[in-house]
Amino acid sequence: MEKDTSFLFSGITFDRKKFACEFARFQEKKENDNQPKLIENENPKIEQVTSARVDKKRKRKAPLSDPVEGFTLFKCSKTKAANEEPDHHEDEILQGKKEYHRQLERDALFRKKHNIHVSGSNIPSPFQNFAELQLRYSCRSYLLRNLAELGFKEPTPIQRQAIPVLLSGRECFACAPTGSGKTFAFVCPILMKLKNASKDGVRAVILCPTRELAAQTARECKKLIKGKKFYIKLMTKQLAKGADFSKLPCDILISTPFRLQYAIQKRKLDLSKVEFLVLDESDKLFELGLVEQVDAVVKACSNPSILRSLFSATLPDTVEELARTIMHDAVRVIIGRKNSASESIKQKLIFVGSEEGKLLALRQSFAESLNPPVLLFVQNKERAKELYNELKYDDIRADVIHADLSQIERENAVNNFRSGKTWVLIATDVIARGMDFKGVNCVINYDFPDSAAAYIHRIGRSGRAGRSGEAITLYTEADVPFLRNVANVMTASGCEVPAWIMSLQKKKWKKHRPQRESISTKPEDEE
Ligand SMILES: Nc1ncnc2c1ncn2[C@@H]1O[C@H](COP(=O)(O)OP(=O)(O)OP(=O)(O)O)[C@@H](O)[C@H]1O
Repeated sequence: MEKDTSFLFSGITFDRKKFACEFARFQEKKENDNQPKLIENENPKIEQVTSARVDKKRKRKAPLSDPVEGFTLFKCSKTKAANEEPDHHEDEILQGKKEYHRQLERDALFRKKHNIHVSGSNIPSPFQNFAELQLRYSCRSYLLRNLAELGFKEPTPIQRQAIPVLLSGRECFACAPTGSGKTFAFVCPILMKLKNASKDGVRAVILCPTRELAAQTARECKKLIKGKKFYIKLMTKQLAKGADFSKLPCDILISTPFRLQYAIQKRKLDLSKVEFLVLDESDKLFELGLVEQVDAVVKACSNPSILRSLFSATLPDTVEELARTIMHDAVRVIIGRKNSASESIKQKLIFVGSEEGKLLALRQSFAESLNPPVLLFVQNKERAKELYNELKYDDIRADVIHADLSQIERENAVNNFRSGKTWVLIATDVIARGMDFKGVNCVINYDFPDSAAAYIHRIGRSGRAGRSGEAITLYTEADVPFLRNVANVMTASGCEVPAWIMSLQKKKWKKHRPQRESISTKPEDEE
């Protein structure tokens, strides 16, 4: 993609003139502020203006008067009364300075405890529990009630940090392990900021790389708004082809880039009022083939005060660099080690010699212990069909999902697997990212994944939300040169790997997609 022709690469500037009145209002508020100190500013525009202003101030001379989110002493402190003693004022400054540093220390300790790594300026304090969301940010009771109903007792580390970042009007790029609650980390601030339903056009867009993930995200959003009116729409084929968006109330629109780009072009969907844009599985969205469509969406979301955020379990440096060019004063939040697998998954490598050996090993493993639900990943849709034909007559309730199936067939495959009707689901990478199947006990990489990122996402379908899981990766002679890349991910998440594998040369990994023999146990003349 050409740097200078793409909107994604263009710099974003803040329109100070446009928000001058909000800024003035904020200054007034600051002086008359009698609010409890923990309650945060609700308006992202105001927050942005103040942080821009504060940056300037800091350069001049007064570092300690910077408002630090989570610590609002200076933000709320009154201006000095004319008859006040100068000594008293100096005492106040000293006290404030001490408290400021104490708060920074508390934040640092808390982040260390939860493995939260941040970079950026004026980073908001992480929050400790959901009650604090109400205290600090006036979170509405419907949301807290729904969280309790969903069984969310404690925020996860990514939620503790990313939610305050977004609520304070800062852009964010976040990398946290699979199954660690990233969806709620971006949906919660959107719901809190939107406050109420509106018929004034689309206000938030969530982009997901696959239809299945978009549908799942829409379903999760709906669970979170139970008891509260909001218009949440999933961009379906019908909607993209036939809807009159000017008459369709929509607060949050969830879509794949392809369908959204189509609707923008053909249905003249207006995204100029969008206040929040989330790129979920952002590294996938930045891959060739999708990035052009994402670019069109980013361009259509032309509101200058839009907040963009990027979330994924894998965040390559190239994507980070690209993200920096489109984001404004973003905060970077990394949980644990960047690009690592969830530590609750027991990972194993099994050598099967050749392609023939895979089916034998699989059948043997199922005969010894089949602990459903099991997800089986293969390299492409042809192999998915072949493996399904092999396993469908075995007594293991297998099903298959790949891109050649109709939308309804894909939905049925997912639903049957979710409900337990299917025990073993054979899949291509189409469901490797983001899909949240509760309690997948084992992921089997029947075919070796084509990248370390694909490995992390595939095995991340198990071991979610703190549960334990298992991942088995079968490999043949053809995969040996690529073993080290997966082995590195395994050791980084605490799994043991034989020393000979760790001594292999690290391959500069493009996509490892070898030509594989077809999957069949039938003699050739029978086929
Ligand atoms: N605070 C919480 N407490 C308990 N469960 C939670 C919490 N937050 C999210 N969950 C649950 O954890 C599961 C995984 O969450 P989610 O799908 O958002 O993970 P993710 O980080 O987006 O994973 P992936 O990288 O695979 O997309 C979901 O079932 C979700 O309901």
